[in-house]
Amino acid sequence: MSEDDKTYLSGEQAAASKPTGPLEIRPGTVLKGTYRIEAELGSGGMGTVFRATHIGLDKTMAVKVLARRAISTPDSLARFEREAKVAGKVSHPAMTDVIDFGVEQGTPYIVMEYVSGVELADLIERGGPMSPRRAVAVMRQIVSLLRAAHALGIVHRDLKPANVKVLQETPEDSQIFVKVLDFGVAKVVGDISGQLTSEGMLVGTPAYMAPEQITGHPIDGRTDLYSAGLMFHEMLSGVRAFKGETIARILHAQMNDPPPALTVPVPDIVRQTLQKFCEKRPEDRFQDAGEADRALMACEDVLRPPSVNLAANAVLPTPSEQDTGGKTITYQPKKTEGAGTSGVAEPQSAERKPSSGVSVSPSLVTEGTLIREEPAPVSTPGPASVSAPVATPPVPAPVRTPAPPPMVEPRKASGSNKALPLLGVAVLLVLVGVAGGVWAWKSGRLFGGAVAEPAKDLAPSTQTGSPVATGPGTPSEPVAEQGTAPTEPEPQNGTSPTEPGTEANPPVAEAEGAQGSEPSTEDNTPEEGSPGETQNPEQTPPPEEDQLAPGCYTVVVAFESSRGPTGAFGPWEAVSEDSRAPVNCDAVPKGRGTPPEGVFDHWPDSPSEQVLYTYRPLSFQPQKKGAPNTRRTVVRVHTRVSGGAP
Ligand SMILES: Nc1ncnc2c1ncn2[C@@H]1O[C@H](COP(=O)(O)OP(=O)(O)OP(=O)(O)O)[C@@H](O)[C@H]1O
Repeated sequence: MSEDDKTYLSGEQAAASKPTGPLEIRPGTVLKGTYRIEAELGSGGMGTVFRATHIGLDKTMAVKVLARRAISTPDSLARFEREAKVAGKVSHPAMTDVIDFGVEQGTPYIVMEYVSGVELADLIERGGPMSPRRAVAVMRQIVSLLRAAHALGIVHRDLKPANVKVLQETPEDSQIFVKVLDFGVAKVVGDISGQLTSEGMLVGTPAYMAPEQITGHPIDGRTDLYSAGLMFHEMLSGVRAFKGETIARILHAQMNDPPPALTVPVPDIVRQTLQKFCEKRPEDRFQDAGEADRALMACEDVLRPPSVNLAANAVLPTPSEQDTGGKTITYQPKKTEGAGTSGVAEPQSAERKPSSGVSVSPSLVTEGTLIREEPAPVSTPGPASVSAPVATPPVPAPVRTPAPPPMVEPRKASGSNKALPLLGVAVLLVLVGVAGGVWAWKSGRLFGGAVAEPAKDLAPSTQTGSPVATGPGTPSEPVAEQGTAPTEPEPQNGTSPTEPGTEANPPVAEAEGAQGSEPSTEDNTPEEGSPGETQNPEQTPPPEEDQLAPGCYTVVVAFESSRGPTGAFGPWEAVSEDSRAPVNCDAVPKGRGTPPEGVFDHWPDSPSEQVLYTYRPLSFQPQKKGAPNTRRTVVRVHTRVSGGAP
């Protein structure tokens, strides 16, 4: 890491050169009688990090010993302690846990979870640009953590690729897991109200500092979103957005220049999302991590392989949009109050993606809940052919596997061909004697068995569609293979083009036409055990118990909805939650249009837990003039827990 990558501390205190305080920390030093320092991992602008062993637990940890310049007054020491405690409360799979805090002979230190892996900075340096899908997967984890931390009032203030460790990655684009380092550390050396401390100290890393951070204006969560945006840029482009020979040049560019245009091809929505992260004025950026996460989810939907593409966060398209297939998800420009010439729009609408070449069932679009590129499996008759719940990345949710298609014909034919000569022989044998006749009868039964066999082979494994995956974005694929159902336009009166129970008509979570009638989850539940139903998400066998240990996991929601009325939903609310899975409903964001496909942090009782939410639109604006506007549709939301270890 070059020097200008280091956290920068300006002011008189920065002149202090010794990285640590009076206590000389070196391998062999034991802190608090508990932590034995093993080896230096590296040092940065704010101190030195050591690998250490918790003697009692015989567990490897990391100890960051703060530089004297970072903690220079009794007041800043107290603040350091306070912030370290708050940081210790952030529980998130992407958080590097803060375990302890101490001051030994005037030298403050923080004990953290030891994170092995490779720094994102190194990964980019070595591997160049990351695929948009992979970059979005990383961003989603970071932004999800920011959401949790900002909710506790903690701003990182020094987000950069060197502070993100990639724990594990696989060739699968979305199988990448990260942890963010230094949460709660950067903040403690600064003043709560801003970057300029009472000692006139500026904290941050120039290449990733937001303009308001540079100018000493108040900072908040949007400051972190700016830095995250520059990381996003770096992941996509392979190079740092703001470079310069001097810190002054970098800071000047941060204040005045937009990040260089991406030279790698990315979908428009990714470009627009990136731009929104990197707006110079905080009021032009995403206003909070939740909003940023929703935009990233929309990116993820576009980037998902065609087989599982969906736009779970799509805001209900207007009727005219419903008729125009084959467009990329776009943002509608929306000016923030007081915003100048942002030019960056909010994620307002989603249209169908052309590249997949798979059309979207308008009926699904009109529900404003789940836009899938795969219609319900046509081979599954009856009400149970309701749309499979498709996982919202980064973790797959249950995917209902379609019923085995009647594909045994070819083998049957082949079996018959074989049977003909054998039958001839059998006839001969019958002529020869009773014993031959008996043998021929047995052979006939054998042929029957041979025909039956392929059906077993071809039956899709509902087990392998197990919704629990090990992390972001491992969508279960099987759904896509089946979808060839006609995508007939939704009639304007909101009725289904085909009758319930027919192939192309998924079972209706219907939209009681009854005015004001209260929808219930039951109403929308396909009949269990109905013919053709291959896998109800609630019947999905639990994953192997050893796949996940109890703890904090990310809960990813996949919507399952059925045909509803055509029109626009007003605000919706979460009206119930599964009693088995107590999740704070307040945590569920409220909004208009499509219910959130959000990722909720959740502490499941068991790895195999499933959570069920029910969403109810509070109002409904029918397309057809004069139609009752009290029609409601229930959307069922299935979640599966997944994610990293606690
Ligand atoms: N919790 C941790 N587990 C494992 N390694 C860590 C941990 N925290 C920091 N490190 C490693 O220790 C080294 C020093 O980290 P530190 O944060 O002090 O410096 P930096 O990130 O290089 O610079 P700066 O903090 O000034 O930006 C880095 O290589 C970092 O990856």
